Amino acid sequence: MSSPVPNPEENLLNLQKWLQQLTPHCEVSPDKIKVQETEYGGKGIFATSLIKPHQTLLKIPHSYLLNFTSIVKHITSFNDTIKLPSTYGHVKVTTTPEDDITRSFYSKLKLEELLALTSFQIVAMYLTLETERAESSWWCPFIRMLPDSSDFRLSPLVWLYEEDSQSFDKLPLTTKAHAKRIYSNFCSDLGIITALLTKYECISHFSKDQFLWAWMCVNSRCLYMPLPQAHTTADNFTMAPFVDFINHSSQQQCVLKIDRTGFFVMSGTKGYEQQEELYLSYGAHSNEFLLCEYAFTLPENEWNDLDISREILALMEPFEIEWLKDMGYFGEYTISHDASMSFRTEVAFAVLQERDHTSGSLKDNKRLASFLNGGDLGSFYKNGRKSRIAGILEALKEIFQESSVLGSKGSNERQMVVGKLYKESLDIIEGHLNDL
Ligand SMILES: C[S@@+](CC[C@H](N)C(=O)[O-])C[C@H]1O[C@@H](n2cnc3c(N)ncnc32)[C@H](O)[C@@H]1O
Repeated sequence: MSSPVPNPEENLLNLQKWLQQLTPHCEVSPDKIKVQETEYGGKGIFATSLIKPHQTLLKIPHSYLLNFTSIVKHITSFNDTIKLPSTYGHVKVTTTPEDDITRSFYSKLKLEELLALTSFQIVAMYLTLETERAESSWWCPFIRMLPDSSDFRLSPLVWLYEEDSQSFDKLPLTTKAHAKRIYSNFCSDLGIITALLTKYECISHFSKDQFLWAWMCVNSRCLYMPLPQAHTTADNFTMAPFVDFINHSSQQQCVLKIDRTGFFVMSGTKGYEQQEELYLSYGAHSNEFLLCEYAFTLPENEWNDLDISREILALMEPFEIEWLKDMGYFGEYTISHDASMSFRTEVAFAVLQERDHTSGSLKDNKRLASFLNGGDLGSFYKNGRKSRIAGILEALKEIFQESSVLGSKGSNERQMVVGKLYKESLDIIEGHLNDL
């Protein structure tokens, strides 16, 4: 996988200069924030002085946001026959004079073809092609600050792509299932973009490795933003220069705001001390999720959970599964970090407990119906499920203990992260067993 050229300091200065090119320009407060290398690797944004709560720290106008709208505007600017509606008026386009095969591709694309793509497909395709154009691309200063492909080395999607089955096969089953889902989305996007480029004879300039890099950049740096071109809610996102330097924490966070003029970052309710790192919450995500989607894990994560759907469903009779499906409680049975379990999991155990009182049907079971409706049966079902949950957790503990040695001394980086996932699951299991 190739990726943008190094020289970090120069690239950062170029980005800052570029952000001032258009009017209205970006507003980055150097007296409040700066980009700096973090202790745990990669860049982050830090406070240069004391920051009070509710202060505007960054403003990025729409023309600097890379998303469905701005890309359609840029690509169609090479095709004189396309007239865009006024919904694109807030995005300014500056074109560079160089002629190349990519520009010729852009000039042939029909508006319907662009609008039929998903946000993910159009942004990953555009980023791939513009990276290839290097300095000919107006977006070059932004692209040069994107992460190197090696920053995604811990992503299980990359392990699949590289056919590193040695690492991939050792992952917990639920992590493998998550990574395979994302990989299948990636392959489907790759297929659609390859077909489009082949149709217009631009495929010689397209690298699959570069598309993977672009796809991972989009996946790990996109920010929610409603867009008029969206077919589904998944299309509502943008990439935002500078904002995308903010790392994740579920603790104290910045606040994002979007209006007609652009994308804003503000300090939250607490403000920041000088030299403190600013964070955003990417969501209430477990380490398994963060690894699959963002290629990193947190040292401590209160959102870690353990999915025991497979183990619970293996104990179910077909009529019980049918009932769970009918009631909307089929699957996603998790137990969490703080020794609690989700209500879905409680319902699944309650179904198993009712087995002795049913004759092949749960339709007329009043106690279960009352439990679903909020009836006070928590302690009744809690006592009744103890031996079943202990059986499941003891069996998992044995399997996980064997796999957690992967994270021991002398393991490579990928094995270390696999071992960490197993250790965290073991902690959850121990917490629950102690609580029984
Ligand atoms: C939106 S970017 C944040 C900026 C990024 N650190 C950089 O150098 O450009 C998201 C990526 O940053 C890294 N990251 C974010 N939060 C992190 C954290 N709390 N610990 C370690 N890495 C983190 C992950 O590689 C993730 O894919």
